[in-house]
Amino acid sequence: MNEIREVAVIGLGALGIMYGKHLMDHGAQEHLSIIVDKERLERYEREGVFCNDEVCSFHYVIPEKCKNTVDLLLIAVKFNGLEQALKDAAPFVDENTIIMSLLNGISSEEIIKERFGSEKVVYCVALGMDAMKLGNQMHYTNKGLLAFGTFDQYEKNPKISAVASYFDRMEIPYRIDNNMKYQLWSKFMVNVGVNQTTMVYETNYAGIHKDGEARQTMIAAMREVMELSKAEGINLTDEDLHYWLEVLDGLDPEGMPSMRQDSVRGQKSEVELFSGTCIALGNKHGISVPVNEYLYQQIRTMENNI
Ligand SMILES: NC(=O)C1=CN([C@@H]2O[C@H](COP(=O)(O)OP(=O)(O)OC[C@H]3O[C@@H](n4cnc5c(N)ncnc54)[C@H](OP(=O)(O)O)[C@@H]3O)[C@@H](O)[C@H]2O)C=CC1
Ligand SMILES: CC(C)(CO)C(=O)C(=O)O
Repeated sequence: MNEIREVAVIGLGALGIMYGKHLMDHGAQEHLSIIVDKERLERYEREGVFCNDEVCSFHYVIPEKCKNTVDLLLIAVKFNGLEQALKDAAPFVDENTIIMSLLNGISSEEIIKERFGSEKVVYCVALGMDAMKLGNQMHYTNKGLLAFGTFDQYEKNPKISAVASYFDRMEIPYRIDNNMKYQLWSKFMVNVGVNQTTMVYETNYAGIHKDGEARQTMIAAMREVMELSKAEGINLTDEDLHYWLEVLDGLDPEGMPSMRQDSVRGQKSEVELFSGTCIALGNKHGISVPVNEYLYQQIRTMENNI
């Protein structure tokens, strides 16, 4: 496995800016390309892109002008933008490219595998960051980490060590985890709960810290994921639920999950990734998910005019 040198990011939002700026500050320079379409290119150059009030000098590349493929592609778009992003990123992918999806949920990797081949995908979960983007300004205080690895602890995958060695060089916080199916589901459980509930109850973390309808709805939605996980052989338990409640209780009350940020910005949310997936899995396994059905309906209604 060759050393990773050429890297591209598609999706210059909260996570894309955070990792893009980090890589630039750690010497990636001309080896980092930000994939954009023409409209975004013009907008980003006109308005600038800022990370914690510092201007970012990214090297933008449009798909039509792609000259080289990359060793590592980081996908950091929202779920609604995934299909187009995969089309735009295609010229940058060759048979050796490693692809990591920073998207929440349990669906993006399967979609990417179908598009580019399963051997290219390294499973990844973005954990613990508090990145928030408004307009062209992104702020964060906690960088969190990327957990990545395989589904199977016995699988030997040289791509994992190539990514780890690149992240070491670039000082990107990470953890290798070879039970990634569990990691993806565990994070899915918290997102289904907190992302959807803060959106529907139009609140920040303060709204789910106090006991009341919003917090109870969040927990009930997470419990439905726990039931689905059993049918899928993952077996999330009360311990996982309480782990996440503790994490959530420690978050800045003024902060908000990415889905609530979408709603504040008047953008379509990732509802299909969360309750949309729960409803589909509920149908598949004959498990009822009334709280997720309620959240799905509420969110769809809120998004009617977008
Ligand atoms: N924010 C967070 O703290 C966390 C987010 N996540 C997950 O990570 C994923 C990304 O989230 P986040 O960074 O918040 O998302 P954002 O909405 O902040 O950013 C997504 C960016 O993708 C850009 N984009 C969309 N389509 C394309 C395309 N075809 N080409 C180039 N750029 C494109 C958009 O550009 P433009 O703005 O110009 O339209 C937007 O800036 C989501 O799945 C989220 O759930 C996971 C953990 C934490
Ligand atoms: C866990 C949480 C809520 C914050 O990082 C997240 O993943 C998000 O905002 O989408």
